[in-house]
Amino acid sequence: MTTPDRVIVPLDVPTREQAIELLDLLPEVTFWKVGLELFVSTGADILGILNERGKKIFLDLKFHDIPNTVAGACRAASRYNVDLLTLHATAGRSALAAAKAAVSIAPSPPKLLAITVLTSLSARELAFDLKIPLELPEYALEMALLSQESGIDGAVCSPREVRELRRVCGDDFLLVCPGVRPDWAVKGDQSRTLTPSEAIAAGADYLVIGRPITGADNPREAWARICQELAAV
Ligand SMILES: O=c1ccn([C@@H]2O[C@H](COP(=O)(O)O)[C@@H](O)[C@H]2O)c(=O)[nH]1
Repeated sequence: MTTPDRVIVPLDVPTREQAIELLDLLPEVTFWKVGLELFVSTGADILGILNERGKKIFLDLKFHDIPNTVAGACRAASRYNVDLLTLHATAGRSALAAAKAAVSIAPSPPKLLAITVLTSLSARELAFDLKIPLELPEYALEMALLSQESGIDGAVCSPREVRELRRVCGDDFLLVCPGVRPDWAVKGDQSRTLTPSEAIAAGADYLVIGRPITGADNPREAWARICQELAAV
């Protein structure tokens, strides 16, 4: 896999037309993410379009519910021929195991990724608003380990925690990092960020990079700058 293939670009737009515009503008992108905004706005249509174009698909719907409901949603999602699918680690051990069992019967099951701690959250919010008594890096690791023990294939984590998760969870556990910002891009609502080259060097398998590319004045130029940065890693 070449390094640009390790960058997943989110289609965080509200319409099918805007999504197709991005696909046409960035034909070099091999891996696209469909998240809540596009899926809730337009339904599963876009997944068929991505499949027809031979793209890899990360369906990032972040399921978080009781085990029976999570299992049903994962079973349904696994019929769309997607490569990656998310749920929250905080749904708990039974829900994680039920999700794994549900997708396992699909002809080509997606890999399941558990969200550890959203990359928008700061240590302060985790402690004071969410009342989590562990330090943020320790909590992210605990969520990854719980997911791994429950049979989940990998985790979504901030690039700031990826080195430790890689060390403890091993090379077979897939680690996907949003919260990636080139040094020329604004952070926006992301709290725990590193640059693309730092995130890869720290052990991420895949990076999710959205607005620095899709929100740029010239998305093609932004994509090329990121590929250039990663070529030097
Ligand atoms: O912890 C998480 C989990 C998922 N995301 C998603 O990744 C992209 C990031 O987009 P940017 O524009 O690069 O910020 C977005 O679709 C999120 O829903 C995340 O950011 N953090």
